[in-house]
Amino acid sequence: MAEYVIYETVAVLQINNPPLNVLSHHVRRQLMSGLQQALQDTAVRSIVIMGKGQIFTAGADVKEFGTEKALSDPSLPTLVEAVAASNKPVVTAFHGTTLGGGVALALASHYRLAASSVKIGLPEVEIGIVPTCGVSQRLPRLVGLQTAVQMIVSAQTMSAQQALTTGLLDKVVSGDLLSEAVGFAKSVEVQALADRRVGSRAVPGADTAEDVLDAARKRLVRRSRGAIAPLTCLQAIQASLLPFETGMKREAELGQYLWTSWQTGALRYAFLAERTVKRWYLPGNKTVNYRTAEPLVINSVGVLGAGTMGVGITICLLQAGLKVVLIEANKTQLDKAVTLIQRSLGGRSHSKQLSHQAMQLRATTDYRQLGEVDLVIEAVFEDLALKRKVFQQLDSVTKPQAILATNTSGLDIDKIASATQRPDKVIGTHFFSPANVMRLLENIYGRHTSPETIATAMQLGATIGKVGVLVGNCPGFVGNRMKGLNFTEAMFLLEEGAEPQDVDKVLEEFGFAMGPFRVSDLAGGDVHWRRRIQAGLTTEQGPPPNTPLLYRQGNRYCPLADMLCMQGRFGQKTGAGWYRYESGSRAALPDAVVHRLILKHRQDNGLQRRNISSQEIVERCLYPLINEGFRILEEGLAAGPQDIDVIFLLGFGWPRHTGGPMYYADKVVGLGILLRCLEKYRALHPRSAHWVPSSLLQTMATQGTSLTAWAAGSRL
Ligand SMILES: CC/C=C\CC(=O)SCCNC(=O)CCNC(=O)[C@H](O)C(C)(C)COP(=O)(O)OP(=O)(O)OC[C@H]1O[C@@H](n2cnc3c(N)ncnc32)[C@H](O)[C@@H]1OP(=O)(O)O
Repeated sequence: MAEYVIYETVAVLQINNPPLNVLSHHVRRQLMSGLQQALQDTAVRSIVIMGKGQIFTAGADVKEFGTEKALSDPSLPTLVEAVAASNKPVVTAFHGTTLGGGVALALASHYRLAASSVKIGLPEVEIGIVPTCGVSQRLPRLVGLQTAVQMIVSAQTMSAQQALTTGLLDKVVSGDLLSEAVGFAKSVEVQALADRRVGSRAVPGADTAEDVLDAARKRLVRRSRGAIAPLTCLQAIQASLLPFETGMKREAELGQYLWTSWQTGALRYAFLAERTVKRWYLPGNKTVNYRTAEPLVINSVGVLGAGTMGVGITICLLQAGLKVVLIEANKTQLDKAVTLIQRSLGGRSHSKQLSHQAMQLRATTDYRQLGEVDLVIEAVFEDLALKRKVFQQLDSVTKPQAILATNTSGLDIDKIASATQRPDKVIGTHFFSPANVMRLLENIYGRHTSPETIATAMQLGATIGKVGVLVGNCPGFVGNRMKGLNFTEAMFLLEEGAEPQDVDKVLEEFGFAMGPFRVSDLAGGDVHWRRRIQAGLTTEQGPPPNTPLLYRQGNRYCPLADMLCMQGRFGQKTGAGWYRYESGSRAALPDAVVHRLILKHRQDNGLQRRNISSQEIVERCLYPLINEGFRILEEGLAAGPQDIDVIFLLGFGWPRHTGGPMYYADKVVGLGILLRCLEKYRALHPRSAHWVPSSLLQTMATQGTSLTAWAAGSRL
């Protein structure tokens, strides 16, 4: 609700809708009625709008979007325009965080005040909408085009000081916000309002407007990769150069265009899915969940292994204020790691705080130093025998109640746990590289993992600023199990006529930051080659004896990646992989050597080259992965499609504007079309088991059930 209090001649309207003061329908109604009351009351000469609690407001109520409430009177635009039309001065005073609709209210007000710690932002583009309610028209008039573009299109927040410098704020206050705002309101009661109405001003620097907009457009065309919101927002900003009323009409049209686009739905889904997965439960036993399981308190963490992953994990633990004991048998490697960690922690602006964080690190070669830690994250080489040996040692040196986590990207958690006397305290915590940057933490429970251990790993993820997704134990878990099929099909496309750059280009146009071959070169082809060798699919010298070149373990197999690795072409780190790299450069250049290798492979094996359409590339690379997602749901390895989608959005660069693989299948492709497509490719490629449609998909497609509706019904 919104509260109405009078301080002499000042009416204060305070939003009170905990926890985030979102501008839900009941809040808007009360704000509107407070505004009208203040306008009618002759004793009131000025009005202050502020928020109670932790923040001013997180903006419009995203959960109301798509429901009748979003449009019910007063809608947010109606409320904002009522503020703008006020004939008594309105002062908006914000604290904490002020987002979206909150900024709209402020821009429509005559004055803006903020506490010095405030963060101001326009996250609309991230949920695929235009900042309407006059934001795209008033903001450029107040702060200029350059800053408006920066705020609206980047969705980055601004500090109070920056907002003051750009002219967004009139004053930053350090004392009590309420009394400062009331005092300020009184001081402006006699001032004329005409100049204070942002809508009546001209955009400053209009002579350089086209240059600013052109540069922004060029940047966005390069970066948007199929997402329509950023460029549409830019068009709305451009309309601020028109007379205000015309610009407002254009803003509304563009707002409507995005509002009704499927991408908005996908982005809103992604926003909510990231929050939904925090409410975890075991798919096979919903009584074990985030409400029933208590996490252990974790103050200190051991990290075992100071390679790339160990270093990244250590950095994010230290950044979260935890004590870390980093163990590495190789002293040179350990020293190198410490330098990297200290540099990373000290390299930021809040150096005092961060040097304190760096001091929480103890780096040693001695395992016994792990005796007092609450939890250990093992990050040694991806080898089952090695990990089992390490877990045996950890079991003997750590205190009995310590949790033992493994940062494996796909090995069997139960096999690792069985090397210890405490399988209930063993869990997989799969970080993604670079571990201090990527927001995903895939947590894998084994057969014996206790609810308390799961709750602790999920809590640890939140503590270090990651989104934890809980999944069951299977080879590759959820992410790598699904992702592997994408690469498999990408290679088959090479056998049938495509070049690596063709496949990458199509998937980059679809929205991925990098296509599968560029990703492989970045990650290092040898990583997966070792895995294929371990799985008995190939050897360092070529196919295992008596094995056909194009079939392994009953399935179609493409040996091209193995051939590259046998030539020492592991990707960027060796200067050559699917592409070639000139020294010191990361630019992937098509390579005639690879072209000839593919050509010869086709000729040697009687493979006919044909033209492959972009649509086929998308279907062949993405649909098997999605089909595997349905299998994962069927097998109860993920609680719902949101969990799978979040894994792909945060761990694999899946384009956010499509919502993630499962949302994309359900809402964009359509389950019926997906099923028919899988059946078509299954008939064409009978030796690839991944084209066999999952029975869950078959049932849903035949019954016309929506996956998202099905998931919403089953979610805790
Ligand atoms: C017509 C167009 C007009 C106006 C434009 C807008 O205002 S659009 C909305 C713009 N605002 C946003 O996009 C809000 C984004 N929210 C955030 O960035 C974070 O939630 C925030 C405010 C920084 C707080 O982060 P924190 O980590 O503290 O909390 P968390 O994100 O987990 O959220 C807690 C619960 O609040 C729900 N929530 C957050 N924002 C909104 C919102 N705007 N509307 C509705 N609900 C919101 C969030 O989903 C969490 O609830 P849960 O039940 O756990 O899902």
